[in-house]
Amino acid sequence: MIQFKNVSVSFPQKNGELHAVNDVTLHIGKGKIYGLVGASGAGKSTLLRTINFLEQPTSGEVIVDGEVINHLRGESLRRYRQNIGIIFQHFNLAANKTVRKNVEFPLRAANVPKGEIKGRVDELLELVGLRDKSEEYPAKLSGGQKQRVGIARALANNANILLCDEATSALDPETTVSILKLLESINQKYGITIIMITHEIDVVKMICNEMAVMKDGSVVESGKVIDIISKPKNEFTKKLISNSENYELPSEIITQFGEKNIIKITYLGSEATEPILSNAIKTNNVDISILHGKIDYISHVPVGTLIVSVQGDKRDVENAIDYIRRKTLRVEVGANEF
Ligand SMILES: Nc1ncnc2c1ncn2[C@@H]1O[C@H](COP(=O)(O)OP(=O)(O)OP(=O)(O)O)[C@@H](O)[C@H]1O
Repeated sequence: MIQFKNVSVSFPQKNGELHAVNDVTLHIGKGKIYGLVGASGAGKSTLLRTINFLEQPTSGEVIVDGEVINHLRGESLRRYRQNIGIIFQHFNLAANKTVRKNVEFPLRAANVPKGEIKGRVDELLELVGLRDKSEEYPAKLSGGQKQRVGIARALANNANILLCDEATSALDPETTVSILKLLESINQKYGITIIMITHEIDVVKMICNEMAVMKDGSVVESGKVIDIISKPKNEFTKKLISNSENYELPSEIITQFGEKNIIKITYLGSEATEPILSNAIKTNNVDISILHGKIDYISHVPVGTLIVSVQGDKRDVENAIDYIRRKTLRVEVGANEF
């Protein structure tokens, strides 16, 4: 378990201090895949780096498996850091070393006996699907393969926490999915806690169980991914999510149906069996036209989005929308709102 207790990190500036992380309190359970999202400069990397002590909290405590790590120094800090792997957006591989030598590096640094190194590297390369690339140099590898080397290297010393700093941001969508699947399988196989910084909400939807949203150094919302994505409470979170979805309807459609008559419905897949729309039509004397629909999988749970127009007398439309709101996760009214 990783606990941040009132953690702040400030950097001295010419005229005062920059509060990169501001009084953050969070719990990240063992074995979770945890997403940290937010705009650029929100403090995500700085917070992440307090876990492996690359950044020192100005105040507050970081507690990992019951141990306050703020005070670790020398040998105990070195040993603690071996439990934590990190992967980066641009992979940070040594260009003049083969794949095997890159993965060997942390094992040598940890004084693993020579006789054990080859077997361990082979095992790691097998895990990430790169057994046949061991003698290649990074320049010959694709982005996805480079990140696989990064993952093997990060896990070399049996890390039980893996920090991922925008690890898929430099990859195309297909490669992103393959790296996320690899991370998920590693999480399930070894129970490693994974913390992912990302600006891509889709990444969080795909593999994270829990998430925190950061803004200006503070956590504005945290909890289960399914709860936050389907029903965000904070205005900034709402904006972040709606920016990641593209529901812009053609202007002629908005004019035809009327901006305020167009609503976005978010519902759990399990609610799809109820005849909600047909009941709303029957009991309120309205017409409903479907303008857009899709199913997303959030932490493997199907969540539907429907954009519909509700037509009828003002009062009937309001009643129909109220009925749909009671029966689904969330209703947003007005095409310009989503
Ligand atoms: N070593 C440092 N010295 C001074 N300022 C820093 C340092 N590291 C980070 N900052 C500042 O702290 C703030 C938070 O940076 P941080 O990198 O943690 O944000 P982020 O959310 O990870 O953003 P990004 O996604 O752009 O990396 C930024 O204003 C950044 O310029």
